[in-house]
Amino acid sequence: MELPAVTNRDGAREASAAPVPVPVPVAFLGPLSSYSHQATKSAFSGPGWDLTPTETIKEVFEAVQAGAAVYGVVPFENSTHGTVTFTLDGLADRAGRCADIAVCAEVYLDVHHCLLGHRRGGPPLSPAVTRATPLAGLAHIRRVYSHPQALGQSAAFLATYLRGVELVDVSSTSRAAELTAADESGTSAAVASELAAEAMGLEVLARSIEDREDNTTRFFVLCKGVREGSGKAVGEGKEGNEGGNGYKSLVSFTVPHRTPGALADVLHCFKEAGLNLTSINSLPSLVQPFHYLFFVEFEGCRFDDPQGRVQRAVEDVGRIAQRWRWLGSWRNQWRGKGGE
Ligand SMILES: O=C(O)C(=O)C[C@]1(C(=O)O)C=C[C@@H](O)C=C1
Repeated sequence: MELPAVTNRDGAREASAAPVPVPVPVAFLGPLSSYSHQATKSAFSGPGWDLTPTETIKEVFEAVQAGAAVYGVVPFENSTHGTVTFTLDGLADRAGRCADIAVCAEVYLDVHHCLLGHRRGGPPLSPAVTRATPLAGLAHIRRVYSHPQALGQSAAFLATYLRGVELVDVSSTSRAAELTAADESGTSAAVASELAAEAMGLEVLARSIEDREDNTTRFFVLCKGVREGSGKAVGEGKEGNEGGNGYKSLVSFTVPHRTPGALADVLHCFKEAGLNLTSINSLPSLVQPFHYLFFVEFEGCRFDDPQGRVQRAVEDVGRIAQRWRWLGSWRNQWRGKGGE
């Protein structure tokens, strides 16, 4: 993972001859052993990083904006269940509290969920009708905790083996494991990782319960106030830009609601500049009901743009959109089958 070089020496002791480097704070959705924690460890390995859990995705944005963390890691989208709306909400910044946040890197993580809990008598159910079958009886389970994304990614297993059981949304999968461990009745379960089972002392009641084997979550690394240069710092001196495909960029914008073709006109700016789009999302703008804020991600880098294609596209977007915001350029890390 290539990240802007940051060395924080603010805390160097006055008495020492050489400054003592202080670990760089990195915020992520906790508690420990969440998938966000795993993604953070893969991007920020080795010494020099102070990995700090938060209770919510919103707090990751706030920590980076306030300077309490230099980087923040947030889940952006899952290959099975789609966009993580809490993160889109942070990027939309409709309350105007995180105006300096930009994306400076991405991380992909293979996500394989387990059902965690306590074993109690009874053989596992049969026959096998989903990809995964329980390793133990589940008749005693009354409640399943998890992050809504993880519940959505495991929908077939839950509908088959835990039909009618209460599904409770919580802030993360590791929080779900914590709540399950705290329930002394032993009738709660969590959809979480095997790492969380080890961390919380829970048993694995079923493995690989995600609907699809290729279940993958993409995380964004957030930084503050380095939008002009973040893309350059991230990619500098490394492999080439591969005609722009080596990078991705993100912008958000609103268009005049009553102008026919206004959204198509903005999208046309990217086509005209020869920039391939990689994702489109929208959220209510919260300016007026049923007006939208759009997010467009495309292949290209604002800071390594020898043919000026990105520059041309964003200038054109600026002319057509009501308002727009640059949200960063970063190196493309997707290594999917056949590059697709
Ligand atoms: O709950 C966690 O463990 C998280 O890190 C959040 C999250 C998400 O929001 O998508 C991350 C990866 C998985 O897709 C499921 C949950």
